[in-house]
Amino acid sequence: MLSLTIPRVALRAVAPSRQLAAAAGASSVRFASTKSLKEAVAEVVPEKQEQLKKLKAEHADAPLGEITVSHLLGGMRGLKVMLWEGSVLDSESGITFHGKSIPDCQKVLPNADQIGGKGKEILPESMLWLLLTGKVPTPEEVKGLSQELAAKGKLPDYIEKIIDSLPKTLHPMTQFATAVAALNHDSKFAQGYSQGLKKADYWKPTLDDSIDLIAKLPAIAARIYYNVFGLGDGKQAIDSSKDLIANYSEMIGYGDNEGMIDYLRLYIAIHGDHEGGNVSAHTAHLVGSALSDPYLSYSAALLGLAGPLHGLANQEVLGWALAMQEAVGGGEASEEKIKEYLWSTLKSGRVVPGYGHAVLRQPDPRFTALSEFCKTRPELRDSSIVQLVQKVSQVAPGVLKEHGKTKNPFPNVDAASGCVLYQYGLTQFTYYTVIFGISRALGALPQLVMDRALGMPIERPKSMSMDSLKAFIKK
Ligand SMILES: CC(=O)SCCNC(=O)CCNC(=O)[C@H](O)C(C)(C)COP(=O)(O)OP(=O)(O)OC[C@H]1O[C@@H](n2cnc3c(N)ncnc32)[C@H](O)[C@@H]1OP(=O)(O)O
Ligand SMILES: O=C([O-])CC(=O)C(=O)O
Repeated sequence: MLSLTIPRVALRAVAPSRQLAAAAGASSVRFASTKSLKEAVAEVVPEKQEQLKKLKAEHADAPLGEITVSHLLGGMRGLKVMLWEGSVLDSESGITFHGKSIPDCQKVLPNADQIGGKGKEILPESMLWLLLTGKVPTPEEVKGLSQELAAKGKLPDYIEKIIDSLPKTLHPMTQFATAVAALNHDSKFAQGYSQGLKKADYWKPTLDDSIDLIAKLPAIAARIYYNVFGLGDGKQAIDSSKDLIANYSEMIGYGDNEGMIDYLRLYIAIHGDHEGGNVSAHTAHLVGSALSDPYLSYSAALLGLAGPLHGLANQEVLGWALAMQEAVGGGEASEEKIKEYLWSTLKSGRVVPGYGHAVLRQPDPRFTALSEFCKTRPELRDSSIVQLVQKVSQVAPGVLKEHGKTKNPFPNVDAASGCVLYQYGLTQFTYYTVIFGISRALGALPQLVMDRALGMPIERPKSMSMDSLKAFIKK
């Protein structure tokens, strides 16, 4: 059990008994956290195991659809072939995290104001708790988790040396994946496995490794930022009174920028999970199914995230939007000029980055949430690049519909995420996907814990050659 000190200002949203304690006169109040994350997960695991047992016993043979040759040739779109507990993506309404939409999460998940910091957006710690347990944490539980992450956030010397030895010209995502993989040097899961750990206990060191990795991602990302761009102070110091992203912001030189800190919290919370089939999450699950430890599994996920059709699209969008700004002007650009620019991209055979989606058929609610954030801050409302990105989001769907190829002509999350970073002065857009990479761990690693708790098998679908397909169809 953790013991916390939370300033009085943070007590608005906590339980009445705690408000009473504050009213009793102390300028700060100490109370025990109701639960640690590990305790909360331990409560959920038997419930999930029971649910799986029932599912197998009652519905093992229920059909989930038909598989056709177009599924095999079309990237398996729409096939229901993975178990994923944290979130479900609906093609019309978008993502829900354990049944909660982004606006629901913004209402119920604790923010920095509620744990003694400053900020109104969802804390990534709160999202992590929800994704791992399916429960909304109390502010005290989030504060306890924040402190646990701060305590585990410092990098070992050997990781710092590995990062420092990489060429500055190596893409930040390659550096990120390298450092994350190398942390498996200290994996509790790998060590436990080699010492004969029982299968029923696999999830426990998987959870330990996952928390340790999530705690260290900001410092790895900040060290890469410092080495490649010379920004931040290069120390990656951690203040245990601050939340994960307040510390990360400090490390990359934004410690006194309230707008940027809260934007990063929202960004990292809502990019955390997008059900299981996307390239990064699926990769973590697949690699993890071979019982590779969380560091190796997540390193592989980062390499998938680094592809331009997936996470790297946020880097692509910004480069593309800046070139458009130069050609047609910023927020004042006419609709006609924007249309012409979109057509020139399409006619050159390129995709419009930030548009389209493998599942979504409506604007991405994450795009909407980030756009709403922009409306709340004058520095973003008045930004030429933010205004241009918003204008493009109104014009592009019509052009893409007329072009007639993409099944979804609407903006996805990557359309909006980079322009805000740019406006806040983080102009090094080859770094943008690294920030996405801090986030995706919040969803991919909880599923790995669940995979181990549920004893999920090694993933091994059947592949077919064209000849064997032909023979199979003939039969
Ligand atoms: C966090 C994320 O990962 S969100 C996605 C980020 N990626 C991007 O923004 C990159 C741009 N978008 C795309 O390339 C695609 O829309 C993807 C990769 C996201 C989804 O791909 P798919 O599911 O195959 O899309 P869809 O079924 O609509 O594709 C049909 C055709 O439309 C094209 N198309 C899809 N999106 C676009 C686009 N934004 N611009 C131009 N053409 C497009 C496809 O390239 C494909 O063309 P083809 O038949 O010549 O191969
Ligand atoms: O769901 C997908 O395929 C891509 C995506 O938006 C994500 O992973 O966040």
